[in-house]
Amino acid sequence: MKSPNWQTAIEFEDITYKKCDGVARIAFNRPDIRNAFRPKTTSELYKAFYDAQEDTSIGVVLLSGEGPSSKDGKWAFCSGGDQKARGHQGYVGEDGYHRLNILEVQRLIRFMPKVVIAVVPGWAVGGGHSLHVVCDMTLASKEHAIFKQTDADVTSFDGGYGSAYLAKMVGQKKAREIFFLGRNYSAQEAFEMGMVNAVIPHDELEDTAYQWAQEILEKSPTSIKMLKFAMNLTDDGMVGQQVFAGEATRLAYMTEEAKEGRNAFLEKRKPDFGKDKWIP
Ligand SMILES: CC(C)(COP(=O)(O)OP(=O)(O)OC[C@H]1O[C@@H](n2cnc3c(N)ncnc32)[C@H](O)[C@@H]1OP(=O)(O)O)[C@@H](O)C(=O)NCCC(=O)NCCSC(=O)c1cc(O)c2ccccc2c1O
Repeated sequence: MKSPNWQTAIEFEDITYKKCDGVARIAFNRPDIRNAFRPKTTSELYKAFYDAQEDTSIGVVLLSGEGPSSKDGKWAFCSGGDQKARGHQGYVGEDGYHRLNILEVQRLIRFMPKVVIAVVPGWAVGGGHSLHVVCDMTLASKEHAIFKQTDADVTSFDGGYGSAYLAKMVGQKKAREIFFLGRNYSAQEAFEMGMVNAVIPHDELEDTAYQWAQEILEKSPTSIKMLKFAMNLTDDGMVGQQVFAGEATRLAYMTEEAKEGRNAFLEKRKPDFGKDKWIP
């Protein structure tokens, strides 16, 4: 299996952001507190995801967590919102504002025209659990991944993708169990529920994720993008329709018909779309 030669794309404090051969890797980098996120972390995440979205050489993004913890050697994907940064209206950033801006990151993952794979080396908890749910696919460490929803312990509730979309994935009864009881689930249990794509030996997790990314990169970019948006559409309402239709518009722009429409306007004449163009 080919190991990637990652190159740092942008230096951040709370995350790492690297690229290699069409793949971007974004990882939480606060392993001593199980990769909990504060507003600074989420704004860095947003910048990295946005950069990956805009980079035309990137087709797949891996989202993971650095580790292990220097304190106890444990691994984490993400343990959700940093409870020490939590104020009375949200998570408090350096500017003093209270935010729930992880939801903006969720939307970017959901709507970006690229495949996002959660690579879970350890704990995926609370808002960290919701992040793996919103990613297109999840690969989990056989030995160390643990999935857990603590939202109901800390008076928080992701009522969007984290819960309602999870229920579409694992079924209503199981999703309610996950949230109402807040138990720990192993990678294997999460796989059997349908919220993990593959359980991978820990030492092979990163290389396997990179390999999956390389396989995806061999496919047609337009097909992958349209398939992602098609699968999102029914759950995302009018926004899902807007995102899918936006890409349909782009495809239409690339036709001779569209060029004639634009040219006719610019040349101040009636467009001639030709005959026999009403394909059945
Ligand atoms: C993740 C754990 C289950 C791990 O347990 P373990 O026993 O392995 O480790 P410790 O508990 O000893 O933790 C080690 C160390 O890390 C610190 N830490 C862990 N998680 C956090 C955290 N989330 N915030 C701050 N610090 C954390 C812990 O204090 C220890 O530090 P020491 O200094 O003592 O060494 C377990 O740690 C755990 O349950 N963590 C909390 C999980 C949690 O409740 N997360 C928040 C859920 S709510 C949320 O994430 C959320 C965020 C949003 O922005 C939303 C926005 C909109 C809607 C919903 C949102 C939402 O739900």
